[in-house]
Order: sequence, then C-alpha cells, then structure tokens
Amino acid sequence: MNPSTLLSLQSVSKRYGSLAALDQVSLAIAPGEFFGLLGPNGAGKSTLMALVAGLRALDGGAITLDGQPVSSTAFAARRALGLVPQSIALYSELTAEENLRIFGELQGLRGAQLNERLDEAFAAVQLQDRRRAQVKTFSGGMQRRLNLVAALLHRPKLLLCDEPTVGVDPQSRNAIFDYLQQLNRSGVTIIYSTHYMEEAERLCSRIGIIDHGKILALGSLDELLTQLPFEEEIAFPATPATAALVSQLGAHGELTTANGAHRFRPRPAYPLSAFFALTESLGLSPRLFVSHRPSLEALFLRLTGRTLRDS
Ligand SMILES: Nc1ncnc2c1ncn2[C@@H]1O[C@H](COP(=O)(O)OP(=O)(O)OP(=O)(O)O)[C@@H](O)[C@H]1O
Repeated sequence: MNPSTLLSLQSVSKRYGSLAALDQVSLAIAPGEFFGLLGPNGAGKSTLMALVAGLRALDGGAITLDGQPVSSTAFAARRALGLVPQSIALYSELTAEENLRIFGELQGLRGAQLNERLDEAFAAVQLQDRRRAQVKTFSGGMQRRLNLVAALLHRPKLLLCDEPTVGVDPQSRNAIFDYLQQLNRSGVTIIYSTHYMEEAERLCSRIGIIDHGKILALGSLDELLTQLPFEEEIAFPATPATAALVSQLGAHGELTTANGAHRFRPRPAYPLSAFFALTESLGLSPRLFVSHRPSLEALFLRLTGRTLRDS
C-alpha cells in the first residue's frame, strides 16, 4: 500500500440480485482529502459508503483503511471512521443530549470525556440551547446538524457523509459546510457524496463522478474541467436584435440555440476581445451576454449523455 493512502478500494463490486450497484470500483483516498463523490440518484454512492463503513459485505475486491481490511468484524478499523447516513438516524422521542449520549457510548466514550465531547458537539453545530429538547421538535436542518455530530464524537480519522444536506434550509446548509471545512482543516479526511454539483465544486479538493456503479472521471475540479473540449461559452438572448450577430458568428465557433437563447463556443483561435469588438460594432449592450465557465454539469452530460439534474 502507498503510505500516503488512508483508504483504498481495489476492484470493489456489489450486486443486488442482477443489478451491479458497484462495478469494479478502484479508488485511493489520501489523508486530509476532502473527496467528493458526485452522481445522480441510484449511482451507487450510498452503497460505496456502506461498504467502506463495513455495514455490507463485498461481492468482489477489497477495501482497506489504514492498511487493515474493512469488514463487519474489523471493529477497530470501524472506530477510525464515522458515518453520517443519508436518512436521519436519530431517536425522535429522546432529547438531543440523550441521542448523542447513546452514540457516544456506542463509540466507546464514557464519563468526563463523553461529557466534554457532548459540550463540544453542541457548540460546534450551535444547538447548545436545544440540547434538552426532544429531537421531534427540531427543524429538518437542526436534525441534520445533530445527525452529523453524532458520527463525530469519537473523533474519527475518516468521515463519510452521505448526502448530508438533502432537504436542508440554506442557513443549516452553510453551517454544515463551515463545520465540515473546519473539520477537514483540523486533519479529518472526508468523503462527501452528493448529487449537487455546486456542493462538490465548493467543498471538494478532488471529485469522482459516479454513475451506474462506475467511477467515470476522477480529479480536481480543474483537472476534470480540462477534459471538456471548450474553455468558455457565451450565452445571449435569441431576439431580432441579435440576429445580425448570429449571422456573423458561424465562422468563428460553434453556435447552438435552445429555450430562446443562443450559446456560442468560440474556436480557440477566436479571442473573446474580437467577439466583444463585434458586438460593440453592432450596437449590442454588453449586458446581453453572459459568459459561462465549463461546469461539472457539462462534463457529466458529455460522459453520460444525460444531465445530472434529470437523470
Ligand atoms: N438493498 C437494496 N436492494 C436492492 N437494490 C438496492 C439496494 N440498495 C440499493 N439498491 C440499488 O442499487 C443502486 C445503487 O443505489 P445507491 O443507494 O447506492 O445509490 P445512490 O447513488 O446512493 O443513490 P441515492 O442518492 O438515490 O441513494 C440503485 O439502483 C438502487 O436502487
């Protein structure tokens, strides 16, 4: 094993009947990474998390954490990780504090140390004043925040977050992001699954795009985006005012039209300065033009023929 690998998946496969939920996935995660697993519903993200956490058995391949095989019997290895499950796993009739006490004890914490960790956890997710309230009285966002810290009381090296912001209001979402970034800066390695490309772009130092149980692309955001054949595209409304421009652009790049808008991808040899000189000479306001950087959405479309949102 490479000494800079914390978690290693080698040709990991998992089937449910005839369905290959994961198909020969290989992946190495280095200590300190904030790794994003980006893919649509049903891509295999939760299955990968459950296998890494030792909650389900592999059908093929191997997973090691710190060089030790991860399996349902390797309890010591499981202590090194925390799992934030996709669905909220809390006892709604119990108070927030009773919940965290149960999770802390399951993670091996007792006495003064447990009390200390509870204080830290409530402070970290700004729920100190609600610790004695029943979880069923919490908003969705508050439950999500509690669900997150419940996985962290034993200070795992590796945190698996399975779509932790689904159904969360923007304020709680930002609180979760800030907390995860702070944890990552303090040395916790994070694997974060999402179907929101904005989250992967904002949080993750490296991203794997997953679909139908296979990792289709892997790299930093910049590395992934350079796989796209174009640098930039410019969108503008399809109106009579822009018709003269459209008639002159064909020679300089690729032009597509959909939903009342044109999109122009200049050839590499055609500088944007020439484009804007042309629009000015036609008396068109610069405000009509919006330039788009290539996005993960565009890469996903290119890799799968579908958009992330619709698939
Ligand atoms: N216990 C199970 N039995 C049968 N099929 C399953 C089971 N769990 C998952 N699947 C199927 O395996 C595939 C991968 O599911 P998985 O939950 O890992 O995807 P996901 O990317 O996490 O998607 P989602 O965000 O919808 O949970 C899907 O087609 C799903 O229907």
